[in-house]
Amino acid sequence: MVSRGNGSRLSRFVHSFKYASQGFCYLIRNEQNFLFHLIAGVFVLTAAVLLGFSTIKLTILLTVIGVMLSLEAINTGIERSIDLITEEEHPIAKTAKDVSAAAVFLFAIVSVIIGILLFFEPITHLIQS
Ligand SMILES: Nc1ncnc2c1ncn2[C@@H]1O[C@H](COP(=O)(O)OP(=O)(O)OP(=O)(O)O)[C@@H](O)[C@H]1O
Repeated sequence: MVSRGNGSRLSRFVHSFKYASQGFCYLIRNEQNFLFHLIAGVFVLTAAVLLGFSTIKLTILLTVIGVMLSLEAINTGIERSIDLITEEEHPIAKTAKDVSAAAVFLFAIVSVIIGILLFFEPITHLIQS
């Protein structure tokens, strides 16, 4: 069992930061989808900076990337929790995993639409110039 550190507020804050970092490392090492979205996010953000996006457009982009990665992380947490509860095939386990995956899928579609809206004009402008 891992010690959860029940000292001062500062020590609890440091511990929660440490556990969150461990979760982040787990996602990078074990979840291909998370790694893909992280790399895609860095790529898209770099492209946006190079295209001279305004602060408001960069803020929208950062929010979309942050929410996408957070949803991936929550989805993995739900999947692992269900695996802990049952290793058997169960219709409710299936529904829980499918619905959790649907949340990621829905936001992925929204992200692509927002991406098109943000990048369409600067890219057509770049092609025409
Ligand atoms: N215990 C279960 N009972 C019934 N169906 C399940 C169960 N576990 C998984 N499934 C079905 O298999 C699908 C894939 O589940 P799985 O746990 O392999 O997730 P995944 O999407 O492959 O993600 P990861 O690769 O991160 O594990 C689920 O969406 C669900 O439909």
